[in-house]
Amino acid sequence: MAYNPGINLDLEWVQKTAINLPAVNRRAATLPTKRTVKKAWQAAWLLRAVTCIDLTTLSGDDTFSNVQRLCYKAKHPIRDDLLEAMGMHDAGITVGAVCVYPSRVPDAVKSLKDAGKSYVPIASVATGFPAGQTPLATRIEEIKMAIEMGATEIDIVISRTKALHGDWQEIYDEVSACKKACGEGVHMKTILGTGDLGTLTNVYKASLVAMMAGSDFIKTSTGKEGVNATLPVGLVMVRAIRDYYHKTGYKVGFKPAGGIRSAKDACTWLALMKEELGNDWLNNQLFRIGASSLLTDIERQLYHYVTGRYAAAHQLPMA
Ligand SMILES: O=C[C@H](O)COP(=O)(O)O
Repeated sequence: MAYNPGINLDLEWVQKTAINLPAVNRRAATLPTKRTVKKAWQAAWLLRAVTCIDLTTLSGDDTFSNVQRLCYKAKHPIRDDLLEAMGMHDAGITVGAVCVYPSRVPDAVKSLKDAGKSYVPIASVATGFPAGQTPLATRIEEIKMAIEMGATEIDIVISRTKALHGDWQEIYDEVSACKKACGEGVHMKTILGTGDLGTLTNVYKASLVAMMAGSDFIKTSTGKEGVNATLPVGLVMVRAIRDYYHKTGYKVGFKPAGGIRSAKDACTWLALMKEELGNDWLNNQLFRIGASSLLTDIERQLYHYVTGRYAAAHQLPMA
C-alpha cells in the first residue's frame, strides 16, 4: 500500500498553480471514448476493478446486518461459478477494502472474521465526515478511536472552508496532525470534497497540500457533495500526483469516489490511471474506487461475459 512520509509545505509551488480549463475538459472528454476493451480483456479489466473497490456503506441507517452483508460480499465479490468459468477461482479475488463509519468498525471486524479466511482491510471515514465541521481535537480523537476499534485505513476530509479561504498552511497543519494520529501502520486517504472547492485550481492546490502533509492517497469526494467524482477533477488530481512523484519520488494513491456505478465507468477510471500514471498505479496499493453499488454492475457484466445472458436481480445477491 502507498506510503507517503510527506514533505515541508512548499507554498510557492502551491501558489503558482495554473490550470488550463479547456485543455483539461478536452482531455477528460476523450477518456471514455478512446480506449474500448472487449471480451476477455474487458473481463480482466473488470476483475482488476473489483480488487480496487473500497466497498462502501455510509448511511445513517447502517445496521450490523447490512455491514455483515457488505463484508461477506467484500470477501466473495463475484459468484464462484463465474470465477470458475473464467479460470479465476483460485485467484483469491476480494475487494480492496470495506469502508464504513467509525461506529460500524466493530461490526466490520466481527463480520469479516466470520466471513472466511481471506484478508480484507477495514477503512473508516473519520474527522467529522462528510463536512469536517468539528474541532480538530475531536477529529483527531475520532481517528484514534477508529484505529483502536480495528480500522487499518482512515479516510479523512479536509476543511473546505479553509480551502475556500486559501488557508493552505492551516490545511497542511491539520492534515499533518491527522497523519500523525494515524501513525505509520495505518494508511491515510484524504478526501478533498472537490465538489465544494469551486475551481480546478483549488483542486490542484488542495491535492498538493494534502500530499505534502503526508496523505498516502488523495480522494475526490465523500459521495455526499452535490457533485462527486468527475473526470476533469480526476485528471487534475492524477496530474498533481504525477508532479508530486517527479519532485519527491513518493508514489501517492488515487481514489475517485461518489457516483461511480457502472462497469464502463470503472474501465474509464482505470484507463485514466494507465494513461496518466502508468501500470504501477493499476492495482489496489495505489488505486481504489470508492463505491457502494458499482460491484453489482460489474458482476452483471461478468455474468453476461460468461453466460451470454443478463442476470435477473435474484441471481446476483448484493451487499
Ligand atoms: O467513498 C465512497 C462513497 O461514499 C460512495 O459513494 P456512492 O454511494 O455514490 O457509490
